[in-house]
Amino acid sequence: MAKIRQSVPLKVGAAQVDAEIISFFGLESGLEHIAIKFVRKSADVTSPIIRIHSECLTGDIFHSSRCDCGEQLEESLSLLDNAGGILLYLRQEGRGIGLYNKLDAYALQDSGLNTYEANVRLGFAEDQRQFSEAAEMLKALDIDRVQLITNNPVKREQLEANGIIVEKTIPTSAHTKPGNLAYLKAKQAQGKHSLNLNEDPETEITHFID
Ligand SMILES: Nc1nc2c(ncn2[C@@H]2O[C@H](COP(=O)(O)OP(=O)(O)OP(=O)(O)O)[C@@H](O)[C@H]2O)c(=O)[nH]1
Ligand SMILES: [Zn+2]
Repeated sequence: MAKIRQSVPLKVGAAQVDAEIISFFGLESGLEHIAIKFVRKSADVTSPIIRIHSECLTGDIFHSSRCDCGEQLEESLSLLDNAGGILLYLRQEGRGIGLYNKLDAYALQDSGLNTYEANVRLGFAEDQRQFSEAAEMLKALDIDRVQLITNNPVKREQLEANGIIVEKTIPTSAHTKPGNLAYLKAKQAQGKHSLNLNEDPETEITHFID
């Protein structure tokens, strides 16, 4: 069972909003997952908005052309800034295969494999991630009911299988750009992500709260 190890206040983002960064004891993987809690008086405390974000150094930090992770992170942060809620930042680089292996997978994708096939060619599962630790982190934060920002049905299924009620999912926009279309199409077709790839990029970041 995970427990809170440390919680310290900080201000985040361009608007320097009040938040807390939280570390945990007892995560089985030994990975240094963290939570960022956005402190908003208006936040829904019975069913907070949660983003479970898997680390992507190339996308989150460098806004790489190959994926949409950085844009999804920014979109989630702007929603959490406004409405309150919690970001769980999971250190699951490359869907759990690590950065160097992800770069090997990119090289294979440049020779024609899609993002899932490349993982398999390297000897990994299409997706190595488990989200049971995310459920553990939520329980440590006294949360058993959430509104989840995601397009990935597996995140919802795994949270529910681990005792968290997902009241609704909030999709992110489809962040297409030159270089990531094949990746997004594979996520939609093979990963069953709920992505609307015909979306007009001009309408991004406007539809995701109802
Ligand atoms: N192995 C591998 N990992 C990738 C690739 N592109 C992005 N990733 C990783 O995929 C993870 C993000 O997964 P996604 O499938 O984009 O999205 P998701 O987190 O499942 O779903 P959402 O909640 O909708 O964002 C991050 O850990 C990225 O580092 C790739 O081509 N190969
Ligand atoms: Zn990425």
